[in-house]
Amino acid sequence: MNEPQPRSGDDPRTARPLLAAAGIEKAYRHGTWPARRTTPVLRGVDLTLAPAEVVGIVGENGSGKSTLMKILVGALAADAGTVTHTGRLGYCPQEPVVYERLTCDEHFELFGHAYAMTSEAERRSRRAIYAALGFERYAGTRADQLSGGTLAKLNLGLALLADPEVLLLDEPYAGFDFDTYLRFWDLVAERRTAGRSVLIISHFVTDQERFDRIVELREGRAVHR
Ligand SMILES: Nc1ncnc2c1ncn2[C@@H]1O[C@H](COP(=O)(O)OP(=O)(O)OP(=O)(O)O)[C@@H](O)[C@H]1O
Repeated sequence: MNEPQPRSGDDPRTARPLLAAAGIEKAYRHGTWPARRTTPVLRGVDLTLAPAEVVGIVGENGSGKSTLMKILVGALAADAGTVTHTGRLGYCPQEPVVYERLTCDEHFELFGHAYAMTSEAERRSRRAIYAALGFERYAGTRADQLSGGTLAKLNLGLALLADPEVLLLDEPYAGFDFDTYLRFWDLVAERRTAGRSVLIISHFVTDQERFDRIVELREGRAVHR
C-alpha cells in the first residue's frame, strides 16, 4: 500500500520532513604537512525542511551557509552527519553553472534530458518559467551574451525545471531588478501552496518576514529562531 503523501496545508511541525540533516560537520584543510591547518566551518548542524515550508538560512559572511547547502544537495561531502531527503532536489548555486556557448533554450533541453523529462513536459515547464521570470526574449541568446540578472534567471529556471519537491537557493536574487524580485517571491509562494519546500540563503533583513522560519548559522551550529 502506498504511504500517504503530505498535503499542502498539513502542519509543517508534524508532517514528515522532505529533507533532514543531522550532525553535519565540515572542516576545510589548507596547506601540506607539517604546515597543514584545518578550519572547522560546521560543527554539528541539524536542520529539517517540512512540506510547504519556506525556510531562510542567515548568518554572517563565512559562517558556512554555502558549505551547508552544497552538503545538503550532495555537491560536497560532509566529514560527519547524515542527509536524507524524499523526492527531487533543485539547486541554484551562488555562481551560475552554465555552458557559455549554449542558448537558454538549449540549457533547458539539456537539463530536461538530465532529469529524464519528456520533451513535452520540459517545453511546458520552460514556457512557464520564461513567463514567470520574464526572460522569454532571451530564449535564443547564448549564455555568454546574457546580462548578470538574466543569467541569474536562467540559473533559477534550471533549478525549477523538473518541479522539485525541495528547492535550495543560494542567494538567488542578488542580480534581480525589483520587478523580478517580486515575481520571485510570487513563485516561492506558489510553491508553498503546492506543498513544495524552499530553502533560501539570504542576506536581506527585509526578507525575513517572507520566511516561515529562519535558521541562523552561528559558530558552526544552526540556531533556530
Ligand atoms: N573550498 C574551500 N576551501 C577552503 N576553505 C573554504 C572553501 N570554501 C569555503 N571555505 C571557507 O569556509 C568558510 C565558510 O564559507 P561559506 O562560503 O560556506 O560561507 P557563507 O556563509 O556562505 O559566506 P558568504 O555569506 O560570504 O557567502 C569561509 O571561511 C570560507 O573561507
